[in-house]
Amino acid sequence: MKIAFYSTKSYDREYFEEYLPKTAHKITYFKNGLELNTVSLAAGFDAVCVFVNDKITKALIKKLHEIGIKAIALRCAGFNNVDLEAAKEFGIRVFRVPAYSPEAVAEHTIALIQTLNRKTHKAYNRVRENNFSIEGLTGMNLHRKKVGVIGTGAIGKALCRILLGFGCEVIAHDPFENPEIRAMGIRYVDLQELLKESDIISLHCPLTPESKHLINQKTIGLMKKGVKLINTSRGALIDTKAVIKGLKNGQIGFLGIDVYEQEEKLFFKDLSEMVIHDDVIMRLMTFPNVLITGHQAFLTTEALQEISKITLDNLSDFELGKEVKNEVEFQNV
Ligand SMILES: NC(=O)c1ccc[n+]([C@@H]2O[C@H](COP(=O)([O-])OP(=O)(O)OC[C@H]3O[C@@H](n4cnc5c(N)ncnc54)[C@H](O)[C@@H]3O)[C@@H](O)[C@H]2O)c1
Repeated sequence: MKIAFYSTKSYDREYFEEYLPKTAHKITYFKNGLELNTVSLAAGFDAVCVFVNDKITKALIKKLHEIGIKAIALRCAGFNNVDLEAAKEFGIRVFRVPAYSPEAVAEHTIALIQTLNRKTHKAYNRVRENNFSIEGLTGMNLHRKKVGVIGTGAIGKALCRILLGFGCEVIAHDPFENPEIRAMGIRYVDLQELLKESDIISLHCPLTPESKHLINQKTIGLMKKGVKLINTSRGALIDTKAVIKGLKNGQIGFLGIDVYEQEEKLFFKDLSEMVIHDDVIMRLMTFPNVLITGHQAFLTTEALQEISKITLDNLSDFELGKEVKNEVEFQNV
């Protein structure tokens, strides 16, 4: 298939080029994201390949259909950025990479928790300035802390395994309970109980109309004073303004995020010479107990190898008329 590859970064190209010779596909890489003013680049191609912040709206899907695009290959797990109803209407198939490396995201979650907890980011800067004082760097043991995991799919499960290794007591919430999680000795509880009991809460559910702003002023109010909050899932699971209030009044002890509701205007770009107009993220960045990474939880060698393989295999199966097991369909949502 001829694939128009949007939002290309050097690491995408490196790993897709590695797997490409094992397929019959041809890729043309574009740095641009897929939007109405770049969609014409895909004329003459069979499929587009896009990432998390390419917003695939109905208007865009109509244009893709008009220029003959048959498939949208998401090189990510989440698919909240695609209007699946419109894709169905215009007969464009949508594929994704459901679980390329759950460990990559779970391990980054631990990196966020432990950086904020043990303040290694501050220690790094201090020591570089010959400041060997450890005042103000006190953390807590993870051992015996209660961690609430919201969403126990592939990533949530990988995180549960790691947390048990630290000696944490893990509780979980998911509308679909997984017997494997229970077999690990983890208790499923309702959302309220998880919010009330957890010392640390980590989000691993997809963004859907139901889960949007799952963390809001009301749910933050139910949490323990000083709760530690981590989101490596999707930005809009959190009402950021409510979280800022919680950080200001000490209800939230620390916040680690790899995703942000308005991230598509910021993330994956070098804006170091620009004035940032998003006052919400700028406020977040002023807190000493907030750590933001720019949607890099997936970024490991192993994950990138899997992403390129599964994305291209999805398109191979589609081209050969086989069932594509990683298809996302409107009625399944
Ligand atoms: N930061 C990153 O780099 C990165 C990378 C990959 C995935 N993600 C995000 O992580 C999310 C989880 O990925 P996954 O592979 O574990 O997905 P998954 O589909 O394997 O698991 C998601 C789980 O969430 C549960 N769920 C759905 N709605 C829920 C709700 N309202 N409350 C609690 N649980 C709910 C589902 O039942 C399922 O068990 C993805 O949706 C994606 O948004 C982020």
